[in-house]
Amino acid sequence: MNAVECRDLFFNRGKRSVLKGISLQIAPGELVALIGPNGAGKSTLIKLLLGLLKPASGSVRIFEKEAGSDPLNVGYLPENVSFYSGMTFEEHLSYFASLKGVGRDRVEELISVLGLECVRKQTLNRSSKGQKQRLGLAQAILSKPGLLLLDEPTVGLDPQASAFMYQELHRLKEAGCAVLVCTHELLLAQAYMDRALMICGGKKAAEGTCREMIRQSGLSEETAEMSLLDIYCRVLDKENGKEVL
Ligand SMILES: Nc1ncnc2c1ncn2[C@@H]1O[C@H](COP(=O)(O)OP(=O)(O)OP(=O)(O)O)[C@@H](O)[C@H]1O
Repeated sequence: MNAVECRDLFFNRGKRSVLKGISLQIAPGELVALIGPNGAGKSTLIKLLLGLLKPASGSVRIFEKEAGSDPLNVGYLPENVSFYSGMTFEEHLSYFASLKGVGRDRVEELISVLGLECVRKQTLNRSSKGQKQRLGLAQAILSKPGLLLLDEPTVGLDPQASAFMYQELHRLKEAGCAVLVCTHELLLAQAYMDRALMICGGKKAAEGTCREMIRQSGLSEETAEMSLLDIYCRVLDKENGKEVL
């Protein structure tokens, strides 16, 4: 059973077509990067997977159920997470655990695994961006979801904190969690994710491993060792009608 099964998704904002026929499958334990230029429709796709937006046409199934019908099985870390700044890390995580019906053991496990022990009694208004992102990730995976959706989770993080975030995704992969990360950090996406879906103007521009994306996009065979960043730039040029070698 796939964690995500989207078929031919269309979504409009007023008269503007934002997603134009996106299909995507993600199996349990797969790490997929969602990439594309600003305004391509990445966050919109994530909101459709969460069931927060409904498609104009096409279908979105999460573990074979309608999107949004099983929220505890889908973790979400939004682009701009809001925290109760007067709470400590421990209070914050415990509060969300109680909302989700998650026990004390899991709170302690996440404090330990995500390296939050040293800040557990610290209030959030005295913490760094990296510490808060760890807390955001902890909140997103409190209920041990089968699918995790992250919207630009490493913006503003230093390289070590970013790498930590992606290493955590590998731990989740080993536990069978499917992960979709919307990101502009193509070096990290190439280093840590299994494959990428690139969307451009609401349409799929390329998908797969670097090699698969090169083949699908009709880029030259000589470019077989290109980085994800190179591929991204070439695919964008092609989409914009520029000549591509
Ligand atoms: N609440 C909204 N109301 C109207 N239009 C919106 C809204 N949110 C997004 N859009 C439009 O939908 C399109 C897709 O936006 P979306 O946020 O999905 O892009 P994105 O790929 O996530 O971009 P970015 O990389 O900048 O975060 C854009 O043209 C954007 O202007």
